[in-house]
Amino acid sequence: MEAALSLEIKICGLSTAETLEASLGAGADMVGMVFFAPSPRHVDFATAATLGAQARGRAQIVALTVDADDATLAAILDALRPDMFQLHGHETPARVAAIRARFGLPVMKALGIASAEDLAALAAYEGVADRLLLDAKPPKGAVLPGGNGVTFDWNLLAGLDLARPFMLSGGLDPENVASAVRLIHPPGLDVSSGVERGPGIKDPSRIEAFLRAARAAEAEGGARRPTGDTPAGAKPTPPSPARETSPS
Ligand SMILES: O=C(O)c1ccccc1N[C@@H]1O[C@H](COP(=O)(O)O)[C@@H](O)[C@H]1O
Repeated sequence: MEAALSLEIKICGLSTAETLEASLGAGADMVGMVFFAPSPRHVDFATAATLGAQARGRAQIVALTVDADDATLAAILDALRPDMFQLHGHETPARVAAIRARFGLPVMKALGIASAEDLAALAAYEGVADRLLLDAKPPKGAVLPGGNGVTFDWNLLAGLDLARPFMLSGGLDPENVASAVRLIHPPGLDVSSGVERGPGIKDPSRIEAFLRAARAAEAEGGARRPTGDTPAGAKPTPPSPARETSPS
């Protein structure tokens, strides 16, 4: 019997019905909508409501925010009705815990990785976030804290043992994703600009190519899902207490 495939793949920054449909049709597990005005992927509330209705029940819907206040999060919740918040700013562990408690949704905290020292920051978030998203740090002077299409040294993650599931992101694309899966065996992947034909313009053929390449690498034995994962659409489970990570 074939082993069940479990690599979770998120296509982020979707802003049109056509590219959302391409992602859902190609088997994305999560679809992300960006609520950050400086981003070329930013969606207004009306568009978010329409896209949310299209995706509901077919994939987990993720609302990406950057240092958003409670009023903004409440408005996003109303419009999109997401399954999860992705916090991609400078949210502290206390702020992550407060958002999770107030809104009753799982939260995924994005953290920039550039060196082994950055892995030390993960411990503080393991106890409060349902998932971690390990992204490249933005280049100097970048307007966006993510979605810049830059990778980091994946070797830094070798041997990483986290209490919560993580998604690998930053500069992934259809050409390099198989290498990432084979090297890191991540439980999840997140991609945005690598499946675009221009800033903010998703390309259905690149979305499909990304999912195909990632799934093929997974089928070769390149991905795993740790225990403690939050199943699709599930209520958030209390994250386990923070514990030390071993970066080596
Ligand atoms: O995509 C954006 O516009 C964005 C804006 C603000 C914060 C994060 C954003 N995207 C996230 O960044 C990473 C990496 O993106 P890329 O694949 O390197 O383009 C990804 O997690 C997106 O969700």
